[in-house]
Amino acid sequence: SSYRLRDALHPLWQSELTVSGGTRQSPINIQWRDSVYDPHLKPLKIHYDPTTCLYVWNNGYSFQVEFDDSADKSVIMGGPLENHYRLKQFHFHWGAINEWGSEHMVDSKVYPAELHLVHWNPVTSTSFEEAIMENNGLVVIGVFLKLGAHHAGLQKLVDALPAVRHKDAIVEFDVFDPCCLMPSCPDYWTYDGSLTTPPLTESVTWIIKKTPIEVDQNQLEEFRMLLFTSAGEEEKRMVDNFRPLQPLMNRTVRSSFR
Ligand SMILES: NS(=O)(=O)c1ccc(NC(=O)NCCCCO)cc1
Ligand SMILES: [Zn+2]
Repeated sequence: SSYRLRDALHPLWQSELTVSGGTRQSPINIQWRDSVYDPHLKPLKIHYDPTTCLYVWNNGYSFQVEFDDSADKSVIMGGPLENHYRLKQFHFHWGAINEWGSEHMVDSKVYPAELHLVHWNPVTSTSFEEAIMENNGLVVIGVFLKLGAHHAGLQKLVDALPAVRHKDAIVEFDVFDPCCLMPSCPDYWTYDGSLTTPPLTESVTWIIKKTPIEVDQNQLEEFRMLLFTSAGEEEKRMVDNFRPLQPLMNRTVRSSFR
């Protein structure tokens, strides 16, 4: 379908093995007026243990903060979920300039960046790697970033970025509470989708927060100083690491709010 051609031509995914005939690919443009309020959606419950934070690393697509997921210490439940899910990692997508960068859009509005908190289902899978291949094996919470006030909680992470400038660089990051990156507003949209980078598997229940968090210009510019490339290679700035929009096809986006 059209997304395979579009992705195939896109620099970040030109070599991707597309999920052939995908019917629930991500990201999508969330049309607010087409979303359906679902009164059965519960409030999302988030319990993150800051001491489960392990390290920050540059994986060549984004920078990623990894968590100890060997027990039910940092978990989410409620919302559209039937059971609890363990936090495995969080990462971001952003643009070269503030005019674009997020993966999802709301009524075609694009944000300068988007945070993804990636969780897996320990009830139906024995590992994250297995959950990636399971239907509804994963839950990713998406939070939009908009240009505004300095974000003190994010700054601790931004200060570590120079140490992971190159692909495969890693730095210890022993205590961090991702709750500080969550907007206080409980409202969200939810829909069934996929990973937005290879293997693009259709295993994700997406929960997209309605309200963005604010970060300042310097913090966004620090993201843009990261590199896709390893030490010693010709430098390529890590920017525009977002996937193009994918067709909604036969899906409904539900909202937790009227
Ligand atoms: N952008 S996204 O949809 O949130 C996303 C999250 C995880 C992944 N893939 C991932 O974590 N793969 C890890 C491969 C197994 C090694 O642990 C790809 C995209
Ligand atoms: Zn992501």
